[in-house]
Amino acid sequence: MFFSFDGIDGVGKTTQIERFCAWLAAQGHTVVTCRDPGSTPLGETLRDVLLHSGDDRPIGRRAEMLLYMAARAQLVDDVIRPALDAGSVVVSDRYLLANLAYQAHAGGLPREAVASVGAVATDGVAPAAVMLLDLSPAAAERRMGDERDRMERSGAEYRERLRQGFLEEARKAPDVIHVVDASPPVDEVHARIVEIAQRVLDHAAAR
Ligand SMILES: Nc1ncnc2c1ncn2[C@@H]1O[C@H](COP(=O)(O)OP(=O)(O)OP(=O)(O)O)[C@@H](O)[C@H]1O
Ligand SMILES: Cc1cn([C@H]2C[C@H](O)[C@@H](COP(=O)(O)O)O2)c(=O)[nH]c1=O
Repeated sequence: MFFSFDGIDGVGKTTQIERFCAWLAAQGHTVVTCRDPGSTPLGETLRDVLLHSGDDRPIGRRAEMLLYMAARAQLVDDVIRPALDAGSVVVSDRYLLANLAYQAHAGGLPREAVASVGAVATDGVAPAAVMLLDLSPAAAERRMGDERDRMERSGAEYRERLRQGFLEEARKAPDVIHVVDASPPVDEVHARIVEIAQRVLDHAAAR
């Protein structure tokens, strides 16, 4: 079983993933967590390039998209597929949906082209459920710290396109992408995520 969490920056993914993994472990599951980009030596190097490059190392949109994809390809081969093969539950902090929202919907690359590269990068490994945490960009920004990485410095218009892009993708795949209102207190958001996950796990067990 493979779950991923996504949403605009500052929405509360890290907080919810921690709570969710503790819940899964308490249910007796072996849990493997990872972050995209990251969780492999190559992925962490690319993460650093993507998030911390300055003006002296400009990254164009296509290159940006491909670097995220390369990190994900390595993540699938080294972490996600082996964990799924071993029977673990995998929980990823972001996955392919982020590429579609950030680099296509908000960044302006053709959505279908990004999806095609995504098919190569993921080699068909896809989450059974994506928890899309949804919050207004203004509220998410209030939750963000003062230090901003390269992606977090994108402007308000970009962030609004991003949110709308995520929601559009959710409308296209409502069985997989679950929109979770991230504005209530942490416990309430967690309870909603557990409710969705329980349904997904029960459905998988019944097959
Ligand atoms: N439901 C919530 N209500 C109020 N504050 C929250 C809630 N969820 C998380 N926070 C707070 O918002 C801040 C950002 O949360 P968190 O780091 O989990 O977000 P994130 O989406 O992982 O951010 P990023 O993608 O930038 O790493 C933290 O200070 C966290 O305590
Ligand atoms: C996977 C992926 C991520 N991004 C962006 C989203 C965030 O701004 C950063 C990752 O940081 P986080 O703290 O792990 O959320 O990268 C992206 O633009 N495209 C992607 O495919």
